[in-house]
Formats: sequence, C-alpha cells, structure tokens
Amino acid sequence: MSTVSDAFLRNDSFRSNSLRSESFSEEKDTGTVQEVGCLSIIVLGASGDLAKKKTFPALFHLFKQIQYVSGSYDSEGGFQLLNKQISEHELSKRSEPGTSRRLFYLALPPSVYPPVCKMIRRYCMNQSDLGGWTRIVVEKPFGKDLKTAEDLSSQLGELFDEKELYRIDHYLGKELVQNLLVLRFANRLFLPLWNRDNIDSIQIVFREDFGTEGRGGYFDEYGIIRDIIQNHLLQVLCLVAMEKPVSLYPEHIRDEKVKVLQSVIPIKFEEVVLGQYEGYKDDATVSDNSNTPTFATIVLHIYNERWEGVPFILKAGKALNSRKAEIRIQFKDVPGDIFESKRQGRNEFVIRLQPSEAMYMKLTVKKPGLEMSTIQSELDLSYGLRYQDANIPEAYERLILDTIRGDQQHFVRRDELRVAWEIFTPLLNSIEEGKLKPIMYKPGSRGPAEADELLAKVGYVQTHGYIWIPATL
Ligand SMILES: NC(=O)C1=CN([C@@H]2O[C@H](COP(=O)(O)OP(=O)(O)OC[C@H]3O[C@@H](n4cnc5c(N)ncnc54)[C@H](OP(=O)(O)O)[C@@H]3O)[C@@H](O)[C@H]2O)C=CC1
Ligand SMILES: O=C1O[C@H](COP(=O)(O)O)[C@@H](O)[C@H](O)[C@H]1O
Repeated sequence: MSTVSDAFLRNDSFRSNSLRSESFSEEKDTGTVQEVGCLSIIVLGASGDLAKKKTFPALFHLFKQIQYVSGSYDSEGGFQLLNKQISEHELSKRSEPGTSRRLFYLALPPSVYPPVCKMIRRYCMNQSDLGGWTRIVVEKPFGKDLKTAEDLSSQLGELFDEKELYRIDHYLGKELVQNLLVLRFANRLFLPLWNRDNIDSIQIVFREDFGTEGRGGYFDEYGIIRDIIQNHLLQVLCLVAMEKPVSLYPEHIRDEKVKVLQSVIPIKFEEVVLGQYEGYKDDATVSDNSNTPTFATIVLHIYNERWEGVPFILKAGKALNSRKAEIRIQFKDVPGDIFESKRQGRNEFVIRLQPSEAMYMKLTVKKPGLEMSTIQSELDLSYGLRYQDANIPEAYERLILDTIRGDQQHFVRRDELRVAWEIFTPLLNSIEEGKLKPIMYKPGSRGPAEADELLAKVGYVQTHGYIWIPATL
C-alpha cells in the first residue's frame, strides 16, 4: 500500500475556477463546505503491473511525495497501522477533524475488493462532517460475468454508497473519448446525420502490437472480451450511440448510457469471430489447452429508432500488426450517384483515439486539374498539428482528478455495469464451455481473415486507393 500527500492540493491553482467545473461540483449538489482538509490517496496493489504502468505515473504528475505502508489485505493490524499513518499525516498537515479526504485506489484483483473494502470501512474511515470524505476507486474487470459482478456490486454496496464508489474505465479519460459528447451535441452538422438513415456501420477498434507479456496468468482468466470489449469499447459505444442527455450532470449522461445498453439485442454467435495468437500458450502461466481469445470481432445491434439495422462492430486484439484505437463511422452510398464515387469508397468519419489523436472525414472531391474526375481525400484535424502547445493529459491523470473533485461523469455506474455484463455473459459462457473456439492467427498479422469476412458480410466496404498525404507546416 502506499499513500500520497496533499502537496498538489496546497497549490492554489487546484482550487481555482478554471480547474473546477461548477456544474459537476459536489458543493453545488450537497451544500457541503469547500474542501480544504488534508487529502490522502491510498493505492492498494502498489507493487502490481497496473499501479506501475498507469496509477503511479498519473499520480506522480499530480503529487510530489509518496509514502509506502506494507501489510496484507486481510490483516486488521495492517489496516489499523495504515489508518494510524494516514491520521498522523493528516495531523502533520494541520487538517481539521472532519475535513480530511481519503481516496483509496484499489489497483488490485477484484477478488480482494470485498475484504479490503471491509477493512477500510472498519478501520480507515475518517470523520466527514466538515466536508471531508472517503472514496474508493476500483479498477476493471468488475467481476467475470453478470453474477460475479452483481455479487461484487452488492458486497461493495453494503459498505459504501454509490457516490463513494468510482469504477474507473481509463478509456473514459482519453481526450477524444471525452470529446465525443462535444462533437456530437455541439455541432449542428452532425445532428441530422447521426442515425440509421445516413450511417451504414460503426466500428470501434482496439489493436495492440504486443502480446500478453508477463500478464498471461491474469489474461488467461479474463480474455480480450473482458479485458477490452466489455468495458473500454462498450463505453465508447455508449457515447457514440446514446441520445442527447438532459444536461451535462453526470447522472443525466449515465442515464442515457444505460438506455443504449438496454437496447442492445442478444449477440448472434454467427456474428462473432474469436482468435488466439500462435505462441500465446507458450507462456508458462497460460494453460496448455487454453480456449481464451486474444482477439475478437463482435457485432452488436441496437434496437431503437436511431440505430435499428446499423451494425456496431467491436474489434479488439493483441499481438497484431499495429497499435491503434479508433472509431470508424461509415456512411451509406450516395443515392443516384452520377460520379461513380462508389467505386473509390464511402464517406468515413474516423476518430482516432490513439496514437496521435486525430479526426478525419474521408470525402470524394474533384481531382485538382482540368479533368472532371474524382478522388478520395479528407478533412483532417490532427491534434498534433492543430494544438501544438496543448498538453493532453494522460487518461488516469484526468480521472484521478475527477475522483478528487467528486465528478462521477466518467465513471461506470452500477446499473450500467450490470447491463454491460448482461450483454456479454451468454457469449462468455459459451466460450468457457468450449462451444466457441478461437481461430489461431500469426502474431504481427491482422488477426483471423474470418474477422474481415464478417465485416464485409455486415456491410463494411473497405476503401481502395485512398492515400493519405500528411500535411506539413
Ligand atoms: N490525421 C491523420 O493522422 C490521418 C491519417 N490517415 C492515415 O492514412 C492511412 C489510411 O487511412 P484509412 O483508410 O482511414 O485507414 P486504413 O487503411 O488503415 O484502414 C481502413 C479500414 O480498412 C480496414 N482494413 C485494412 N486492411 C484491411 C484488409 N486487408 N482487409 C479488410 N479490411 C482492412 C481497417 O481495419 P482495421 O481497423 O482492422 O485496421 C480499417 O477499418 C492510415 O494509416 C491512417 O492512419 C488518414 C487520414 C488522416
Ligand atoms: O485496460 C487495459 O488497457 C490496456 C490498453 O490501454 P491503452 O490506454 O494503452 O490503450 C491493455 O493493454 C490491457 O490489456 C488492458 O487491461
């Protein structure tokens, strides 16, 4: 376990209006006093992979000093000691009783959330009557299927209120994911286009060009659907597909996300392609007869007025030929096309979340010159070029700051989580029962060819002959 002091919060700029969103602030909703007491952030799972790769670098940008308290997750003595350390730390910062804030970040496997939360509840709560609080940040995967997730939610729900629980999904902290609401609802241009009348298919894609690399044991238990699709890609889908929320108030946004998920109809197994990269089982921590997919393409259908008939293709894979995450919105062909532009490709609006954030719209234009011929080109907003001086924060940096501010907009609500598991549990059960088997693919490839065939079957038309020429300054 480790604790981080409040040096950052002593910085006046943190309390300035520029960093504080009035519409989201807890003060406005509950009438509590301004938060000035000592803040302690406690990372449980401090020696693990997640903490090392994501949590600490993010915290390091926010804070200056890190302390470490070691102890086991089910020992009363350990948590009493932890509480003592935090209390001493708060005292040393002259924090008034009732004002201090404790953020417990559980970078742990979900199996130990209940005992750890019990210990926190019993031994590490602070007084909160003067604006102080205790908040718990939990990492995905929140459970393994509908039942385990619900059990976990119930266990945590008995210990903490929903407003004290922050289920983190770091994709919700990515710049271009956060931009989706603005893009969709602040641009008149998109409002009439964003529906089944104009859009033919939507892909949400995650590709990684490395394998499980030391995480084989964890991964083999979860697989790509639980690791990426059920959470990160589904969250992105919600923001792409949901209706306009009543306001930017977190509950209004999360209400709309839940409605989209509730409109997803059961997955047809013939619209699923699973893959496993060759060599995956060479990892000593992976079972020799593992059926775990490291690649999956899954078509979801949303049965509502806006989206009926539009396939949402969720695609994720490890050990592929490239690393990227993007949303690809493909429009329908132009009716009564007089330019034969169809032969070159359809309009596509691509939102690239990473690497190098960008949005581009693939268009057909007149080829410059004397001839009246057409060519595929693009309207291109590359963030690196357009916002050269902007500092795009790491997703975790942003989300941890939200937990301190008490803004739950970018966190997963319990009912959202339940529907997300309802969507994928039947498929996951069938994989576990061996009814669906992954197709082997070569590391460094595009994944199984059957995935591209499925894409074509549900209507995706690959552009041919499009060549991108990056802009130069
Ligand atoms: N601002 C910028 O940075 C811009 C960059 N570009 C770059 O230009 C290049 C071309 O752009 P774009 O056409 O959008 O992207 P790509 O050519 O990379 O991919 C287009 C689509 O075709 C699919 N695809 C690729 N190969 C196959 C295949 N063999 N069989 C079936 N489907 C396939 C891709 O699937 P999958 O998702 O699985 O890869 C993707 O959905 C890209 O590298 C892009 O990043 C373009 C415009 C602006
Ligand atoms: O949650 C996870 O995400 C990472 C990928 O995150 P990114 O921000 O680098 O796209 C993935 O490697 C890991 O398997 C998964 O658990």
